[in-house]
Amino acid sequence: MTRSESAPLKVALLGCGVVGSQVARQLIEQAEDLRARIGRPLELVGIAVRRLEIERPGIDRALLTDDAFALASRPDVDLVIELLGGIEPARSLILAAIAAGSSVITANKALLAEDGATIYSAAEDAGVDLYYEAAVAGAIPIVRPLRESLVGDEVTAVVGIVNGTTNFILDQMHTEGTDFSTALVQAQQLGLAEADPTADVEGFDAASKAAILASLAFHTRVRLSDVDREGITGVTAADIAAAKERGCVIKLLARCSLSADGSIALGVHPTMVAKAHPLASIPGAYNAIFIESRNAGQLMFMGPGAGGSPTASAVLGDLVTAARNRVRGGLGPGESHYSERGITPAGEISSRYYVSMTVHDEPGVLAAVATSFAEHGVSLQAVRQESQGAEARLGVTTHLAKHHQVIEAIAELDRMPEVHAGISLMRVEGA
Ligand SMILES: NC(=O)c1ccc[n+]([C@@H]2O[C@H](COP(=O)([O-])OP(=O)(O)OC[C@H]3O[C@@H](n4cnc5c(N)ncnc54)[C@H](O)[C@@H]3O)[C@@H](O)[C@H]2O)c1
Ligand SMILES: N[C@@H](CCO)C(=O)O
Ligand code: NA
Repeated sequence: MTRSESAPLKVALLGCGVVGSQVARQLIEQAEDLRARIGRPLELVGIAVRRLEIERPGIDRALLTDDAFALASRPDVDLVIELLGGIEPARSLILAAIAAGSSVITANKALLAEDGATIYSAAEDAGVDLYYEAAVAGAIPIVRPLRESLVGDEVTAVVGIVNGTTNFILDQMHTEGTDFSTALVQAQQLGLAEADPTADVEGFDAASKAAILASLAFHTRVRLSDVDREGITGVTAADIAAAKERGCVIKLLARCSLSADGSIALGVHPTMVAKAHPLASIPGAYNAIFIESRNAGQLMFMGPGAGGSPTASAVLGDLVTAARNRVRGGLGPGESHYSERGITPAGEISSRYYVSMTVHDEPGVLAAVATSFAEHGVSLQAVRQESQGAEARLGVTTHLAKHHQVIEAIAELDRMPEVHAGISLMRVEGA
């Protein structure tokens, strides 16, 4: 064996938070197996941190540096793992690493959904790898299946629960009656939430993941700003109760599919999911993703979508893959965006809806409500009414309708004297 065949591949780690610290530990603990699987040892040569003084059990202090740029730019490094999160300085550090000839592994969905094209093309020009399995649904293999395993098929839809924090919160609200804020603190304590939990609860994190999934599934550049997004901060105890009454649970669903005109319909919304639907039973911080494709049919992926150790598993998988490419020669897949599909305008996206409102309980009201939907081309699938004295709570489930049609019908209902305030709207899946 020549020296170059046995010399270690050098690894630099940027960030030592929830995920980075687990990656560092697993790199050290699994060193022998990783060496056998790659064919050469990995040597962790540095970890960029913000504060050097913090105690980090199991991590050699000598590896720590607060100069992330110097570490990322080292020409002797082979593989750089970016686990800082956020747009800057993560983007500049990744570009510096690529310019220095390193392959990059990242979990940074925010950056990829904002400016993946810049990073992809820099990697392409430099002839290095870019891997990001941990950026979508943590430990679940979903990026590689879309990028490689299903690349010979024609994906038509990707629907899933892709944010662990919000699934945990909604699950606690449903099963324990926990209020939103208490459940959020619990999610933060479990290391599930992003540094700023707004990204989770307002749906930005799920929308970034939806953009990445849609880019891969439909071979088109899709960005966060293309995704019609709504978080879970508006989900009330009354919504949870209404869902239960209808035999549903509320989940934050990311939906990417092809519209009839070939454009991509993309949305992240709290959705009433029928209990019989497989996505309804996904508990806690778990994620699950359904894929529909022309030849394979339906596939489902389920597993831990967040947390230090599970996410580190996906990072290490990418690290081994990129390291193998270095050892054996060759590169993983680059960006595929030849399809250049358009994005369906939010108002044109079709869904089924549950609309509830309080009305006067008197003759003709139900007919007037039904007429308003009909006039806007919205067909009703089911109507429930519960009398509450002189008023009634009316719950209407629609057939597939375009968003703008439902919004226009609701605007008209809002103007009707028979309908009191309190019209609420939620998308429906499978019920
Ligand atoms: N936590 C999860 O469950 C999870 C799951 C999947 C993906 N991710 C992604 O992994 C990445 C890391 O997430 P995390 O949960 O570990 O976040 P974290 O906040 O726990 O860790 C990030 C670390 O980076 C450090 N940092 C920030 N800027 C720095 C700089 N300029 N120089 C040196 N250090 C700096 C911070 O001090 C922090 O310790 C993010 O992109 C996140 O979206 C996280
Ligand atoms: N904050 C994210 C981490 C995984 O990307 C979540 O809750 O799913
Ligand atoms: Na993943």
